[in-house]
Amino acid sequence: MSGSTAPALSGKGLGAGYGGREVFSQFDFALPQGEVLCLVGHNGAGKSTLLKALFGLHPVSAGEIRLRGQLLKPRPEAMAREGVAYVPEGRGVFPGLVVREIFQLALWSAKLDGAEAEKRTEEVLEVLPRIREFWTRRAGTLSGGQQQMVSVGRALLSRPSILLLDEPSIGLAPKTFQDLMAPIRALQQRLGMSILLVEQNVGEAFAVSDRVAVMKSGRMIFEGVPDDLSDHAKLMDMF
Ligand SMILES: Nc1ncnc2c1ncn2[C@@H]1O[C@H](COP(=O)(O)OP(=O)(O)OP(=O)(O)O)[C@@H](O)[C@H]1O
Repeated sequence: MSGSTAPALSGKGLGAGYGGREVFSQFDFALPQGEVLCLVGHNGAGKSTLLKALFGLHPVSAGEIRLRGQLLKPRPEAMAREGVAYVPEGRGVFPGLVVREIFQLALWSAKLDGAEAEKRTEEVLEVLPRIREFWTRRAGTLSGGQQQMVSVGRALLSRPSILLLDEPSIGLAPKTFQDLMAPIRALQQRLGMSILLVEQNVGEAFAVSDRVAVMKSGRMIFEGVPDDLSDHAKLMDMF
């Protein structure tokens, strides 16, 4: 598959696991170009493993992964160069660094400096302006929501075309999660970014998603649009 109809990121016949125990096998998956796909599923369904496998942080034992239709063996540095950013579960920011330094470090590792680095920083601060309020604070002293904002902001510095977000709502009040996701959704719609959003917090997550997929015990048991699952009981049955 190639050209504009190809999914942003896809996998076919994927297998992955830990120490000989399979988490999923023969797993097919596609993140459509320019959409937000929310992947939900019970604890241990394999969502984080899938995200790590797609970014090259966890090996696949079988199957193929394609980026914009091109077959590849994902590796984190190569994926980052190709415009894919991954925000892991948990806050993942260095607690001893001030927010400004966290951004500087990310810019440095992306080999961005001078005027370009300043431009990128300004762009992100326009999307997530609240980061300015704690720009000179140590990350370890920030609230969970503030740290999550820094973590996502850092990922946006590379102007990713594909964003992999692993449970950004963890530890956040619904309103804080909405405050984080609303500007990301606006940016995604403006730039045509493709986002794979792994979430348990279905209410708020569905509100910012174009599509929904439900994963259960390593299998995709449902794919559709959020309205298909507006009936909460139906979703709970699937879980
Ligand atoms: N590092 C690891 N070593 C061994 N087993 C692991 C490891 N990480 C995950 N697992 C196991 O793999 C399975 C899938 O885990 P994964 O984290 O992908 O699920 P998940 O759907 O993201 O769950 P959650 O919603 O709780 O984050 C689980 O049974 C988990 O215990």
